[in-house]
Amino acid sequence: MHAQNDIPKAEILKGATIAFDLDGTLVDTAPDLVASLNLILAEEGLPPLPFDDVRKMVGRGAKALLERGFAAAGAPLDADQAPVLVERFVALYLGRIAHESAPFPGVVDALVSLRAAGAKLAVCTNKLTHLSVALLDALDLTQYFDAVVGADSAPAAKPDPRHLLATIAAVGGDPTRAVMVGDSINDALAAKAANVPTLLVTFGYTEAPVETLGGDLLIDAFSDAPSACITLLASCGRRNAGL
Ligand SMILES: O=C(O)COP(=O)(O)O
Ligand SMILES: [Mg+2]
Repeated sequence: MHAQNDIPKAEILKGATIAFDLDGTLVDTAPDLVASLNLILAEEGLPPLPFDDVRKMVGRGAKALLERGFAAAGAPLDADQAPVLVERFVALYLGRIAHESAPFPGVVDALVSLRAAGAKLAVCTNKLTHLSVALLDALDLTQYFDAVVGADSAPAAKPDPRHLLATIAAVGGDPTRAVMVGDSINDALAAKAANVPTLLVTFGYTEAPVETLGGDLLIDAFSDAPSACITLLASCGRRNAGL
């Protein structure tokens, strides 16, 4: 289902929690992630990977990206190497965290309007928290969020629902009045298991087609996010009322 234009009232946003995924949803981070992965592959004497292949591998955190990247480069990581290489990757990535990364079009306006309507905004990402904060700071986005909960700050990472529930709790929110905005299967699964409606962007990072991920609503542009959140909050209100 795509977002409709016949929007219920915006008051429903007051006090609601909107939890956003970061990579591929708020910020187009693929250029710096791919560059960092290719730098570490070069350090290890391996060939670079094509941009489009790596872009789809983002969404389960740094360790998973390295595991998938090294496997694709023909040199699967062994358990002993992984911690050192993850640490090196994180250092390389931090050094170029926002060289080419930028918010997707319409993100800032959408965050401003959601906040103005009284929503609590949070970031729920499989990125490490310190990388997430560094990225948001570099792009001047930190000011819009009441909490940033990376994978290392949650009891378990997405697709585990505890990541999303911990994020909602971090802003003093109510899971029955919340929306998860994401781009990948991890976001959709975490939200479904937490019984929170899922809004998926169609321009993010996913291996399977976004239409197959089980999102409750899809948007092609971030400018549609506020109205889509209103629609989803209204539908969870009806669901909670047993209608
Ligand atoms: O894979 C990552 O680093 C992050 O992912 P997310 O912000 O899409 O959860
Ligand atoms: Mg993502």
